[in-house]
Amino acid sequence: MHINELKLKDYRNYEGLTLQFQNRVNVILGENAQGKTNLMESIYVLALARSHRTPRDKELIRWDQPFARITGSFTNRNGPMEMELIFSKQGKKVKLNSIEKKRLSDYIGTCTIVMFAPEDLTIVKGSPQIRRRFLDIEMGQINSVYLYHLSQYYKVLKQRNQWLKELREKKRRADDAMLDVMTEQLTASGAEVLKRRFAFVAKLEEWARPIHYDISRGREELSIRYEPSVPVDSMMTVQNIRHVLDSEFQRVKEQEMRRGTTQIGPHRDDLAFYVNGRNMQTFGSQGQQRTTALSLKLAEIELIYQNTGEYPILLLDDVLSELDDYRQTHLLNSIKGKVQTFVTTTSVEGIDHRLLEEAAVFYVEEGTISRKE
Ligand SMILES: Nc1ncnc2c1ncn2[C@@H]1O[C@H](COP(=O)(O)OP(=O)(O)OP(=O)(O)O)[C@@H](O)[C@H]1O
Repeated sequence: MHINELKLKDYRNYEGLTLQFQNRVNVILGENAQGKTNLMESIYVLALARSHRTPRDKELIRWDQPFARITGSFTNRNGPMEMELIFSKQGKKVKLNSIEKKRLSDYIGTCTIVMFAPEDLTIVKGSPQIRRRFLDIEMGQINSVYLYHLSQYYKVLKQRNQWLKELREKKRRADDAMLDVMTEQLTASGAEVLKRRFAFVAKLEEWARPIHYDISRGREELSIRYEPSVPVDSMMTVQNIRHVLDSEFQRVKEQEMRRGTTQIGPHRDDLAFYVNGRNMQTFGSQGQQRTTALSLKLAEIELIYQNTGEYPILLLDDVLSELDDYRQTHLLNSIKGKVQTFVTTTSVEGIDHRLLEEAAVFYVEEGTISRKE
């Protein structure tokens, strides 16, 4: 999978832009605050219909403009295709080969992306919310059924929280049957979400473990565990998980009505990374956390390939200079010749010459980009 051409209209600090890329390595060079990350973000947003930096889509529209548009021409194993995304006050609209898709789950996954940025260390050391988002984004790209159940889950969760709040504020009768109906809907989609998360985490571990072992030169064994907020495990069927969720919701019903919010379920779960048996969130050194994050990203590349038969596009935003030679070499060996890669940097000095050899270099200055020969 690779992107051949990108067009931006009023996206962040780009008024209008058309760029043709090389299908191996593209280096985006420029001083600070010129638009390097904005460019990487636009490719990410085009594929995933959301930014990795902000949940507020309107920030993506160039200041004082009514809308932003991103268009990309790609080649995948089925041939050429075009993706388009428009953000405006009315919301976002997505098109595949000029045909509008009403459901995002029919759009996301067409182009798969792996991004590696400095803030990815927070997957290891940050809050559970960041790890859940990591899971949801990676799984959503390769599993549209997961994306469907997840969006159902969040839709009902929102309604249920609203209902619980109203119950707490005594705007509803406490014996109202509506809560039970919502709980039933929540456990139905929640069980589907949980079952798939368990399966994905097992695969992620299978791929990340040997990579981590290699990068740490055989010193570190990585394990990844999904930590649910209810007593379920990876061996259970969807039906069993649903039963457990049901009885747990009965158990916490009073508490939920008192607090006015949903206390358990996949939106409260976590993911934990262990190296040689120690939890990396609390006991990992910076280096170990970085190796873990890198192993996860490299594992994702392979997982996407296993699931779709195609390598994703890799976006390396400001990370190469953060990696020591050994880690850089490992990264380059894993992607060389097969993954279209975008790299941002303020100076080509920090970039391995093997990468530069096959690269097209673009220079960014105040929202304009020119190709350097
Ligand atoms: N919606 C917007 N409209 C116009 N300009 C914006 C918008 N959002 C961000 N910018 C501007 O885009 C500029 C470039 O940001 P970007 O994050 O791409 O920088 P960068 O080149 O990656 O820099 P660094 O190397 O410091 O990370 C910033 O000066 C910012 O003010």
